[in-house]
Amino acid sequence: MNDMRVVERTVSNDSTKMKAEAVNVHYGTTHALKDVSVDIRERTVTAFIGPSGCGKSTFLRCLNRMNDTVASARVTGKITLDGEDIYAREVDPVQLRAKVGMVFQKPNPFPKPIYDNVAYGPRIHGLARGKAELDALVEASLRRAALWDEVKDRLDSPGTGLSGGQQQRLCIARAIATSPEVLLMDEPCSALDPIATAQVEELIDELRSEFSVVIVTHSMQQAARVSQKTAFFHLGVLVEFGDTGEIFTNPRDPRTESYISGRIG
Ligand SMILES: Nc1ncnc2c1ncn2[C@@H]1O[C@H](COP(=O)(O)OP(=O)(O)OP(=O)(O)O)[C@@H](O)[C@H]1O
Repeated sequence: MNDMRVVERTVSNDSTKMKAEAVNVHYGTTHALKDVSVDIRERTVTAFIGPSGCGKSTFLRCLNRMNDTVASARVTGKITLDGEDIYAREVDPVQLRAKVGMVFQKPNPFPKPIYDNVAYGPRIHGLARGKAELDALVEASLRRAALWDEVKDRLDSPGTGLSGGQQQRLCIARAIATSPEVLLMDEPCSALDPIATAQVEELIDELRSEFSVVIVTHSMQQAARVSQKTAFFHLGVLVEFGDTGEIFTNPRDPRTESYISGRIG
């Protein structure tokens, strides 16, 4: 039984979910991201690490076209999701973001009841027929975000009244309620205390059985704990990409070695 699971996991991890080829981003005259090519695999946690300003968040935002909302940003190159070009003219960015969800650094629940925070996406995308189906979807999403037991008796209370860690798990529930295929997380624990961080990290590991997760983190310990693949960025360049264990124990590039040993950053 266990052997079969291992085989199944290996196969799924080998398939590419998103592929970026020669991606460049300019903000006005600033060349923030230079020729980045990388494969994001199915059911794998990929960590983006690197010193401040190296382009991690910029690249993360390319993966669900969040940079479309930045007037000065110009993105070139190609990014595909299951082989489909996400920048193709016919792709609706709102639909794309339902498939490639995002969780931000600072928990940002809507100033609405907990229930409505989670029901928001399914409502706008018409994912539930009727109240009973929506109730079930809200419950399932809160359960998957490991928050249901803490909020089930106060679904009508505002999401903004929860603790920071609970708010972040609510934002994760909101993101997974539209059944995304990829979940992007931009330093999701940086505003959380160690206990809440541990809960979110545990959750990330569970989400990996269903989604590809891409996480930007400043914490190398966190990257080592939660990810299977790591990409190291420096000055807008993807310096090294590989198995997390290899990157941390046997980096090929001296810049990666300097960063993980604390000499740059
Ligand atoms: N909206 C923007 N307008 C102009 N320049 C920007 C914008 N966003 C990012 N940049 C610039 O692009 C470069 C990459 O920034 P980005 O935020 O992607 O780096 P990062 O690695 O995520 O940094 P941090 O770890 O500090 O969040 C930086 O030089 C930054 O100043």
